[in-house]
Parts: sequence; structure tokens; C-alpha cells
Amino acid sequence: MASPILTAPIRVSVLTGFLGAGKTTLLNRLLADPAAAGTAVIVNEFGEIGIDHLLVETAKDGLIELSGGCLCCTVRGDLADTLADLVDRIQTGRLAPLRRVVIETTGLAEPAPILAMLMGHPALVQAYALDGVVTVVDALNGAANLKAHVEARRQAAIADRLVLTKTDIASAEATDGLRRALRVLNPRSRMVDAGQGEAGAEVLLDCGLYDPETRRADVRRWLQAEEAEDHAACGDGHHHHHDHHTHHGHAHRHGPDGIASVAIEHRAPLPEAAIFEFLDILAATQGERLLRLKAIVRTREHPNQPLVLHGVRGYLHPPARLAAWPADLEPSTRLVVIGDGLDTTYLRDLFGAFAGEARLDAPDQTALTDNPLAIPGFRAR
Ligand SMILES: Nc1nc2c(ncn2[C@@H]2O[C@H](COP(=O)(O)OP(=O)(O)OP(=O)(O)O)[C@@H](O)[C@H]2O)c(=O)[nH]1
Repeated sequence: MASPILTAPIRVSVLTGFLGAGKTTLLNRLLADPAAAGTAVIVNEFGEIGIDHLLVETAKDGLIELSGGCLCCTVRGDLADTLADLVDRIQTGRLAPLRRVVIETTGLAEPAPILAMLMGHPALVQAYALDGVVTVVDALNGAANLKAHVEARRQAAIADRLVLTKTDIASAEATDGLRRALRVLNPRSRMVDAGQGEAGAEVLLDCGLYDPETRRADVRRWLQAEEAEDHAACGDGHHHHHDHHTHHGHAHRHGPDGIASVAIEHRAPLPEAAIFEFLDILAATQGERLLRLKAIVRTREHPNQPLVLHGVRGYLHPPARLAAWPADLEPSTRLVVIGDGLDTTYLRDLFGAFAGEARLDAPDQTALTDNPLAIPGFRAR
């Protein structure tokens, strides 16, 4: 691939949802919206005859189809090649510049490996930026699918946007039950009802950190901080930790596979080295259990220029530093981790150790880093 000359990264939206949930229907509606101009779509239809790679060259509607397997595993190499090829074609003038790529996964795909590929691929990470994960859940079968399939639960847990479909044909009770089940798996993400016309391009696309219109970082929207705070304040019986004033967090752990979301807030600035050590050890010990991590960090070295971290599994997107704290956000570190089978107590204690909060029953930072038996962690910098 030629050296990147793209000015702004191409934003990638991953559209997922269980078999038959209504992904293609939603995508067709989105693409008809003028706000979706400049979008290429990569579709993977498992078991269906895909468009041959030669045909892709002549496809005029921006539709690229990968075939031969599920996108999250066997076609992952192809997906990386396809994304790299798109950049190549733009750079050589064979394709008009793109604003966005939507990857529609098969119903059984797990989105985390796709995100990990986007973040872990040295060339792609230069050209593409993950915008968000949109998960479609149908009100008719969604609740049963969530119960029966871990893939469906992970798709819901990792979402930045949850889209309900088929509410027109499901009972109000079924829809309400589904909403509750989704809230348990994913307490923060915005949930919209496609049947009520709430699932437009302006809601589903551009939910990432950077607002392409204002060219400013919208951290609150990206972290879904508003929802997190509302949730923490509502006293809904979940396990909140407000046990000391500098750092608090809350976790939701549910279901046999323990999909959990942990939110931590910490006011005092943190040494950068401590943050990266914390992430190294977290990746080394929790690895595959980490589905997604988002953080804005107030560092001791640059307390007025927040550091933005975005990770999936053991991969960390190259950290970005913002010029200033957004006006509507109090300068303090905020960390959101979504995992499956995650040891949430360990995670909080580990963070506490690196944040310099001595506790009698938890290891401190020196014990963790000067331990000759410590496993060297994955260092993503
Ligand atoms: N009544 C109703 N039907 C819907 C809605 N959304 C999708 N459908 C129908 O549900 C069926 C499946 O929709 P698709 O968009 O093909 O679903 P998909 O998630 O792309 O399916 P796969 O790619 O096979 O996993 C189609 O018959 C759609 O017309 C909705 O909101 N209401």
C-alpha cells in the first residue's frame, strides 16, 4: 500500500445483529439517507454466492461482498485486504474518497475480532478509525436469541447503538422485556426503535469520538458518559461503588457467561506509565475476556490534554491526545470496560493499585510490577 495521503481517517461502522434481525433492511434504509453519502458497504453473506473479486472492481454502488465464510473468522484476512485495497484505490484515483465504510457482519459473527483486526493492523489503523458498533435486535426473537446464544449477547454488550426492529409485530410485553434484557447487558448505549423512525443515519452513524461536522471530539457522546452518570445516580439496585471520593466505579455482572460492564472515574491525574502498566497487566491477565475498553485519561504529565484510549481484547488503538478537555466535561479519568467473564473486582483493584490507592487487601503497584513471577504484559504503544 502506498504511504497514506488521506487527510481524515475513513470511519468504520460495524453493523451486526443476530440472524434475520433486520440488518440488511436497516442498511438499505440508511444508505437511502443523504447523510450516508460517501459510504462503501462490505457485506458478508454466509452461505450465499458472493460477488467475485473481479466484479468488485466494476461494482458501481460501493457494495463489496465477501463470501466463503463468516466475517469474524475465515474471511478476516479478506476483510483486511479489502479495506487495504479500498485505500489503495482511493490513493491511486481509482475510487472517489470515502467518508465511511459500513461492514455488515453475518448474524453469527462476533464483532470483537473485527474491531481487534482494525486496531491491530498497522496499515489499516492509519487509514481507518472505528466509528462504532450498531447492533440490531429484533423484538420478536431477540430475547430468546440473547438467552440461547453467546454471540447475540456479545453483539449487544459491545454495541454503541442498539436498534430494535420488528416492534410493529411484537407484543408490547415482548418489546419491554427485550429492552430490559438489553439494558442488563449494555447499560449505557443509546437504544432506538427502528419502527418509530428513530434509527436514522444521524443517530447510527458518526457515533465515534470525532464529530466530522464540527471536527471536535465529543467525548461525552463517545463514552456515553451522560447515560453512565444517570445510571449511577438512579440507584437501581446494581452494585455501585462510591466508597471514596477520588475514584468510583460501578459494574454490572449478569448471566452465566458474566458479560459485565465496569465504569471507573478517577479525579486525580495519573502518571502515564502507571496507566500503560495497568493496561498491560489487564491485557495479559484478562486477554480474550476483554471485549472493549474506552477511556479518557487525565495524566500527570499533561493534565490539560486528555489522553484517549480505545481498545478491544489485547489491542489498543494508538492513543490520541486531545488539545483540551471538552468544555462540558470535568477533567477526570473515565474508563469503561466491557468484558465477558471479566474479573471486575480484580479490575477495580488493579486500577486502584496503579492509581496509588493503597488498600490492605489488594496488591500495590510495586508488588505487581516488581514481581519476578509477573507475566510480561502486552504493551501496545
Ligand atoms: N415487520 C417487520 N419486519 C422486519 C423489520 N425489519 C426487518 N424485517 C423483516 O425481517 C426479515 C429479515 O430482515 P433482514 O434485513 O434480511 O435481516 P438480516 O439481519 O439482514 O438477516 P441475515 O443477513 O440473514 O442475518 C425480512 O423479511 C425483513 O423484511 C421490522 O422492523 N418490522
